[in-house]
Amino acid sequence: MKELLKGNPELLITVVGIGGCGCNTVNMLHENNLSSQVNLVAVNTDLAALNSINVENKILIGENLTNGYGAGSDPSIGYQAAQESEGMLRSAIMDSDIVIITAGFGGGTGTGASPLVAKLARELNINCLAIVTLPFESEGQTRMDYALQGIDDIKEPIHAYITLSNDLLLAGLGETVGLFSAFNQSNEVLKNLLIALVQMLNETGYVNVDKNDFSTILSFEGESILGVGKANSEEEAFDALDQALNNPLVSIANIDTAKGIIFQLFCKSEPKLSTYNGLIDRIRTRVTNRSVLIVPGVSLDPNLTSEIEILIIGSGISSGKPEPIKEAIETDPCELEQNVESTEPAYIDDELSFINHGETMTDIPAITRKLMAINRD
Ligand SMILES: Nc1nc2c(ncn2[C@@H]2O[C@H](COP(=O)(O)OP(=O)(O)OP(=O)(O)O)[C@@H](O)[C@H]2O)c(=O)[nH]1
Repeated sequence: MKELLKGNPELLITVVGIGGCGCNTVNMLHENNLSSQVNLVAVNTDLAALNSINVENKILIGENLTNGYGAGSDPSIGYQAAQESEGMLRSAIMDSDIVIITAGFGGGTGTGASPLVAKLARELNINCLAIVTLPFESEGQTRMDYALQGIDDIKEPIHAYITLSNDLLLAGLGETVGLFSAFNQSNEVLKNLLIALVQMLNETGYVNVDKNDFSTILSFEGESILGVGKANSEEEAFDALDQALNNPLVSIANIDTAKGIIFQLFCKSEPKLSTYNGLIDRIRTRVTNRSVLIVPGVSLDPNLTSEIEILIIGSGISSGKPEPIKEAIETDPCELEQNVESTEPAYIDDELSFINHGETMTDIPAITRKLMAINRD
């Protein structure tokens, strides 16, 4: 597979879209010709939805369980469907250097199956990032609860996760926007983020952000954010940075408390040193955590549609109160690795020790454990 893909031949990025929203997103990436640079995989329990998209690698999960009719908004069905098709999912990601999971959380398939795909990536020792959307408030509390539980479940195995809020998007677009156009906007943002990310990892820049930098930044525990900004002249580069830092789709997370930041500058022509330094200074001023590790990168691309594009990835963000300002310390990259290994569940509920067929409690996302408990009662 690696040698079939253009770009950096050493790096295979697999983007796995799971459920209806995830499959729409990878389909958009396919339509933007990203299939030549990354491995796109569409995963769903819904055969008709899979048939309607053009991505080459499609995996129907849980065929015996759902007969191809979807997970019925039940994340425990999504999880069991993924378990049934674990072998196919593992094969789809196993040669990858980086796996990016994308899904709309709140339904059955994306919410239930994503944590299992993340767990497979971790077992295979592959860097894994999840970019998921939270449902509209109007979709009801149950869907939001499922989505939040799904985020809790994916936190355990994943290296980093990014949540995009459909509601914040709506606030940005105004009350009168149509539902499909709001979804399309959200998909557009997702697509732009993924394209910028793939570009950064695939292209060798003058100041290069490579897979190891990416792993280091992803190893900081906590929420992550991803933002992109564009400008038509170098003078407006700071506006592009502000756009990237204030991405309206990023939910609760705020870059102020980030422990690690990747800052990638894409330029049509050589930027001034003062612009480059000024942008990094502005990021440092914005972040309250003085020990933040900033990994900068610059690449020239004469084919850019704008003069300047900026990609920001912030990780290790605490979603609660901002952390107190710390004094600057030298960061030892070896210490960062230690964070990656903590996969212990937050709790193990003795009450659910009836689970058998060789599964450990950590194999089962909390949402499933909860539903099993409810069904049992
Ligand atoms: N931004 C965006 N969000 C979407 C889109 N489609 C669905 N969503 C959101 O994602 C959530 C989950 O929807 P789906 O992805 O269709 O659900 P699923 O994971 O396939 O689950 P089941 O249909 O129950 O099998 C919804 O509650 C919506 O909030 C989309 O195209 N764009």
